[in-house]
Amino acid sequence: MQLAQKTTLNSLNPPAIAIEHLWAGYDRHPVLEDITLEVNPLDFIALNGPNGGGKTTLIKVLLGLLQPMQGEVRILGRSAKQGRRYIGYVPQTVECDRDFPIRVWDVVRMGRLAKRALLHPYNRQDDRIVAECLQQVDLFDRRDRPFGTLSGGQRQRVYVARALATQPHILLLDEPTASVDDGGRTKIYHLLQQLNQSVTILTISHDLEEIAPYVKTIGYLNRRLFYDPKPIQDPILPSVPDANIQERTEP
Ligand SMILES: Nc1ncnc2c1ncn2[C@@H]1O[C@H](COP(=O)(O)OP(=O)(O)OP(=O)(O)O)[C@@H](O)[C@H]1O
Repeated sequence: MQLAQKTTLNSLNPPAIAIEHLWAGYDRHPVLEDITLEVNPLDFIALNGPNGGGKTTLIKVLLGLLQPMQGEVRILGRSAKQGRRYIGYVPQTVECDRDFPIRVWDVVRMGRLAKRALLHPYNRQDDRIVAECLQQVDLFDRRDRPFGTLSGGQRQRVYVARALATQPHILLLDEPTASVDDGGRTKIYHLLQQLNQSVTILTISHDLEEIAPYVKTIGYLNRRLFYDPKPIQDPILPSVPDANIQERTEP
């Protein structure tokens, strides 16, 4: 009886992200080994790890772009493919053509594309949501500026606004502050902290010491995941096992 009740409650309130014994990789070589992680609503988790540790691979699995070799991933109780629509994704900064004639407004409005039937025009509701998202990232007054004329930090905030325009339950960010200057980084951390009042956040970060004061929990990913779900008391980083001494194992 108790078990049945628990099952019902869990299916009504599933974790934002549930990863169980996940193995994933390429050409049958695992890059992620036995990852288990539960991300609960309104968590704010930063994941750090060395180059090639598997951070982007984990994001690909969460977005349903890479099939697990073993294990399971659920997004709000659904498969990764079905849960994809609940995730607002902010990719790692890619160099864009700074002369490409696209306005800030149009970049953010792209976030509405998935909500439109093919070839259907944007409507007033889209415009209202785009305006709200630009206000949230404090760039509404730059809405008509060519995207390429913004600073690195401002461009990154535009990408956050584009992700918000999908009206996500979960924000997934891949190194949102890479190639952003000090002031720009602080502004992004503050922004994420504010957004975390209503959205669950999982972010990859190279600047773990810098982001630690803003997030609730941190983890370290190097093929395996080292994660302490207890909230950080002070921003001193936990010691992590020496990643290089781990043995490689096949699933
Ligand atoms: N499409 C692919 N095909 C084969 N191997 C890949 C592919 N993508 C990534 N890898 C390999 O998987 C491993 C993990 O890569 P991944 O990009 O997930 O690491 P990362 O932690 O995001 O690294 P970085 O911090 O440098 O972005 C690396 O050894 C990489 O070479």
